[in-house]
Amino acid sequence: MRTRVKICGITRRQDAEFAIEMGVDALGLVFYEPSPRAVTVAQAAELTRDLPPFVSIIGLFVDASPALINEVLDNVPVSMLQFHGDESPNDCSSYGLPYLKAIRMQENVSLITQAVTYQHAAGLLLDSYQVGVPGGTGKTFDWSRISPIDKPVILAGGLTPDNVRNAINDVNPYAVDVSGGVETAKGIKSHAKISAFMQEVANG
Ligand SMILES: O=C(O)c1ccccc1N[C@@H]1O[C@H](COP(=O)(O)O)[C@@H](O)[C@H]1O
Repeated sequence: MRTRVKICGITRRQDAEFAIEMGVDALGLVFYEPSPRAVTVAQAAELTRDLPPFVSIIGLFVDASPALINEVLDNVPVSMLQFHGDESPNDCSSYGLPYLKAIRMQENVSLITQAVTYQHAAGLLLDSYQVGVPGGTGKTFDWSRISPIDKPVILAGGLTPDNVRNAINDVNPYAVDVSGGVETAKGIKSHAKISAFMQEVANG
């Protein structure tokens, strides 16, 4: 099966359009103010307006208030939520939309337990663990620590055009998720890197 691709941390309309042209399956928007990739609700509405169909828009949140999430849902065509903090399964399920739960791969994490805990998640997004940083670390983790689970795995954390082919061969994930690895600066996507990343995924 083809490996799906999500590009996260989109902040500019031209990057969204280019990524779609390159065949990306999903675009992630970060609604977490401390992130250099954060977008406001108004920016998100503008950069997703009249995008072509069949591309998922994913809203990324880190322990966000229900008020913020509902404001996003009222104004932005988000079709899936990504929870990157300590949200409970109940929190994640309470918006009536499919969701991904990010699991930061701390030493003692049990993916089997997480898959049971977040049994209603559409998939688990596996990301690197770094103290005090909820995500977007640009770092890989030891992929051999990924145990088989009964859920789609979205592999994230430090993926780049240089390592994504190995990642796909080693992990065989349902999808890969990249942010920093296709940027020239935080929040500014490189079209050359997006193109190279997509080429490598196709060859993976
Ligand atoms: O990108 C961010 O700034 C961010 C902030 C808070 C939580 C998650 C964040 N990004 C997500 O982290 C992973 C891995 O990113 P990277 O490829 O290592 O840069 C990815 O899902 C991003 O969407």
